[in-house]
Amino acid sequence: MKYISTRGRAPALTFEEAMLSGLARDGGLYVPEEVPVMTPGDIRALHGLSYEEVAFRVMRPFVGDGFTDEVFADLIAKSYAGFGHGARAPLVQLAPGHFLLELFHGPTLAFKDFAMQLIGQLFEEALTRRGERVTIVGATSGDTGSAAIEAFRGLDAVDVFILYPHGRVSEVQRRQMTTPVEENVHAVAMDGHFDDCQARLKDMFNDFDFRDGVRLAGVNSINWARVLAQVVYYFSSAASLGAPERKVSFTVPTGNFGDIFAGYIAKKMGLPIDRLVVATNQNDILHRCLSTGDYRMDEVTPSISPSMDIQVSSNFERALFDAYGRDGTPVAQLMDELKSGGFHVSQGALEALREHFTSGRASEAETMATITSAHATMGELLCPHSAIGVKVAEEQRDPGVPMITLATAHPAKFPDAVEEASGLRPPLPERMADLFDRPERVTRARNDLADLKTLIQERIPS
Ligand SMILES: Cc1ncc(COP(=O)(O)O)c(C=O)c1O
Ligand SMILES: N[C@@H](CCOP(=O)(O)O)C(=O)O
Repeated sequence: MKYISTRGRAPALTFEEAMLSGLARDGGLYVPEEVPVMTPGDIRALHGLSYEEVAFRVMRPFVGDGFTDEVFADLIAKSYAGFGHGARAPLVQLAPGHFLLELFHGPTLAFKDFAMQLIGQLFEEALTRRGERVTIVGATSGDTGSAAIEAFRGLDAVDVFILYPHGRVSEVQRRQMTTPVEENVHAVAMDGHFDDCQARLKDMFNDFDFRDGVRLAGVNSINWARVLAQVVYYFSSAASLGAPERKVSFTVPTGNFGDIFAGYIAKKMGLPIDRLVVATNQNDILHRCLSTGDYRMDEVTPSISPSMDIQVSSNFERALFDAYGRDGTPVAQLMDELKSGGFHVSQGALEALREHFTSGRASEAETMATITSAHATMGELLCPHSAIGVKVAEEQRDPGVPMITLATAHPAKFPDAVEEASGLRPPLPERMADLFDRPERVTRARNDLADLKTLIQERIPS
């Protein structure tokens, strides 16, 4: 299995090479050259298996020879052993035909743990075997950062730098990033918003002297391995509702388009998915684009769902690559146009996208109202991101097809909004009950590439 760049001008890599590289050297994102298919029989055979067994069967064909079956199964087992729920990703019924997939039982209470815990294991195994060390730099609007820190803290072969937008993450998210004591962890509070953090990260990847000098690696969803690990819960949840005999739809609270793109890959692999619904907050560039074809940047407006306050939605590039017939040339052209504010998707490509994706948005008031009503009528305490999903799903679901909404974070990560809407302040789980008593360690930085590069170079072993 080889991986190719969405811009068509970087060498094809193996799974392990693509995982350790992050962004392709032409600025594109790696995607599999071909997506392996699971037959209806393969999907039926998932019924009754543990999450770990489903994960092995779904991901194995993508991974190649770098990891033996035995090692890969062992790494999967270690990745999910620390989750706070036996099912790992339990499915809860909200209403007839509407289900919530709870993806927040991992160590940092967000869906990112599903991929990040596995990536931590895969990196450690690969780097130890190769005798290499890397510098991971991540950009976060709150959840990726804490999940990456949790997965890589204390590892000898890795330094992990997380750039987050100063003042724009929740206090729980910030403390999850600033309280770990391990010396290989570096939380950096940057001026600007998430898109600035992500842009500086991409600048670092495109500066080959720096990239090669520090042996830069990335664990945002620009890294294919992140997307792959997120494909698994689409299969586990759909199989538990009767796939392949029964179709299902998914609604996904969306920002960087990584999670919903994983659903699209599941569909390409043969999972009978009817619709993939992109649910956005007021920063609704994806909803506007899928409605009109125009991907046009706007000011980022801070919201009560800060993890989705995003305008440059990285993984949309992967969807565009398929929509343009897997031709890197138009994709590279659109990404160039984006630097000056936006681009227009051709009619053919828009139709190709709409074959799989629909979209909706929730305002701040609608999000709050959904938290209130889900708690009052269904007994489910939702985080604001998950509430956006539930609201859009309720508007768009077709009574004949079960809808699964992804609950992407635990309500305790966003206690202020949840308390205001429901009257209940969700407590943190016991193991992090002292989070607010732990000392914080953080570096403030300007939104300046040279400053950030210097900071990183000074901190890593020479
Ligand atoms: C809680 C939460 N929900 C939803 C999203 C959006 O997911 P994606 O960026 O994969 O679209 C994020 C951030 O990625 C998040 O942290
Ligand atoms: N919402 C994310 C933004 C980064 O997304 P990623 O999936 O590309 O890592 C976050 O919480 O940081």
